Amino acid sequence: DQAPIRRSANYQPPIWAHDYVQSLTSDYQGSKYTERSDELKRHMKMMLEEEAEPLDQLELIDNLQRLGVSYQFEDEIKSVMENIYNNGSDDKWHKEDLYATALGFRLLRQHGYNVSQEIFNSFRNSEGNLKPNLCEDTKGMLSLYEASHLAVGGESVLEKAREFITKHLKEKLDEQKIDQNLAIFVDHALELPLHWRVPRLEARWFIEMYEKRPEMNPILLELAKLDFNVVQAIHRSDLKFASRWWKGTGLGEKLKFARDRLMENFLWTVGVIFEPQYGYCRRMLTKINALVTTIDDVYDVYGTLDELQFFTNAVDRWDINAMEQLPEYMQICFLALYNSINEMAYDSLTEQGVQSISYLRKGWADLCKSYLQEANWYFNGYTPTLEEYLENAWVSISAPLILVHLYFLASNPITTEALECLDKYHDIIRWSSMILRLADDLGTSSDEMKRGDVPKSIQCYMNQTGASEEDAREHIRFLIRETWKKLNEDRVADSPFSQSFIAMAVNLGRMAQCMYQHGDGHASQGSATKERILALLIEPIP
Ligand SMILES: CC1(C)[C@@H]2CC[C@@]1(C)[C@@H](OP(=O)([O-])OP(=O)([O-])[O-])C2
Ligand SMILES: [Mg+2]
Ligand SMILES: [Mg+2]
Ligand SMILES: [Mg+2]
Repeated sequence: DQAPIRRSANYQPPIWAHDYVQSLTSDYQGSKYTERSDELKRHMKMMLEEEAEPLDQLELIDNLQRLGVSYQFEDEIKSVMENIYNNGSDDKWHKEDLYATALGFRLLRQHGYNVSQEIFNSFRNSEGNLKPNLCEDTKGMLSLYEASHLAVGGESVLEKAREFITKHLKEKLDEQKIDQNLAIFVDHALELPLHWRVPRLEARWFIEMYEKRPEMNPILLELAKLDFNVVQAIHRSDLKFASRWWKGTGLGEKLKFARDRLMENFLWTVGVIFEPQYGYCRRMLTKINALVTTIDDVYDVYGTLDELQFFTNAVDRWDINAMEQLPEYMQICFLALYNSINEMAYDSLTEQGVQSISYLRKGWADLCKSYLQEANWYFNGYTPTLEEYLENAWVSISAPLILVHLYFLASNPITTEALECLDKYHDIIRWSSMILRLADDLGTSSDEMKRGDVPKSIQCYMNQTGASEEDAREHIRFLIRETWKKLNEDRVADSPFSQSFIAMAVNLGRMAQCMYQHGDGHASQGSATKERILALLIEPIP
């Protein structure tokens, strides 16, 4: 029988060579850095405690967060926010100043306090719109724009404000009616609102902005730079470990049709969890990303439908004997997966006394079944409705699998209640996955349609409604905004998951919107991702 016709995505070889990665320096390690950092932290803790004026406290907390060092002051920040929430009603910070009110609203919501959108009523006229005099208050408008992205479903005051301010600030920016320093922040916010940004990337950008501010605090600036560089050195050692593992598997050489993107697979993990103590988590998550990327290409690019059926069956059975019926390229893939996941399950069992393999293998089986569903649609030339597609695609984007792994990699203690919520894919997982899927389709579907792949959300919507591609894309961006409202609600609702796990789920969605902001940031090795890798992983802040 003739050789099957196989697609090709024509992925280019990696621009970050293994030897280059291994040559990266690991300075910024050692006691002299940690001693200086501890001294600066002590000073900042005193400042936080001495600060009495609520607005100054809020601005200091916002700066600590944007500079990427708030993780060092969690307890202090928590108690300040608690005081502000409890005394909020009689403090003037939210009476007459839109900037202060919106800052307080954003930080309180971010920290899980359900402050009402009603506190903006004093800034609205009888028709419910923003008072005209506020249109000159660019700083206040920007603050309300950022705050509006903490909205949950049905908060029309915030939704109307977001729409109005987006249009208004775009006009003022185009007419160059905004003072230069503020214009940079307006442009930054309109590109991606702060709530949607990856904390580590925001820190790299904001440190440079903060340095130029006349009122900047030199102690805080030095701490932010030093901490960024010390943590970056830790990320580099995680990267080197992951690169040695990837080279050891030989998957990049043996499966030429698939993406060989170890550096990008590592970059995802820094967006998801940058804190220094989560090195093991980043190393394991990079393995998972690399395996998912490879297996995704087995289904999307190379495998025939029969082969994919056999591979799905083998993963579902999680049985080494199932390999016999696989072609050699799939045997390599299956055994790399089987060995890596079983090793992680071994770590959980010996380190935490937890039996994770049944959850992990179910996650992989669910993922491969969702891949097979898409392959069936593709090979049968079927275009699903948008709903039908998304019901399967929030799983096939691999985020639920990633989050199941993250739960075991980064949660202590593991609770049976949480495990049940993992099994049923709690809404937090669903909304984070949906954002990743929608952002991915916006960034990758053009290339995917060119080489041949299942119709994605954009194509399904166009087929279902007759909409143009641009209107379909706008609809997908609308769905991302709506999904964030659900995520905002569920991230603060009661859940069996820890705050750090929820933060990782939210950061996974943020990392997707960043990765696909300018097209396919994962595979195409374009300038956006290259600059981010240099800024986050290679070049220390001077
Ligand atoms: C890590 C990932 C988000 C996951 C595996 C590689 C990705 C970058 C993406 O790749 P893609 O081919 O775009 O996924 P899909 O469209 O085939 O689901 C899906
Ligand atoms: Mg794919
Ligand atoms: Mg796929
Ligand atoms: Mg895609």
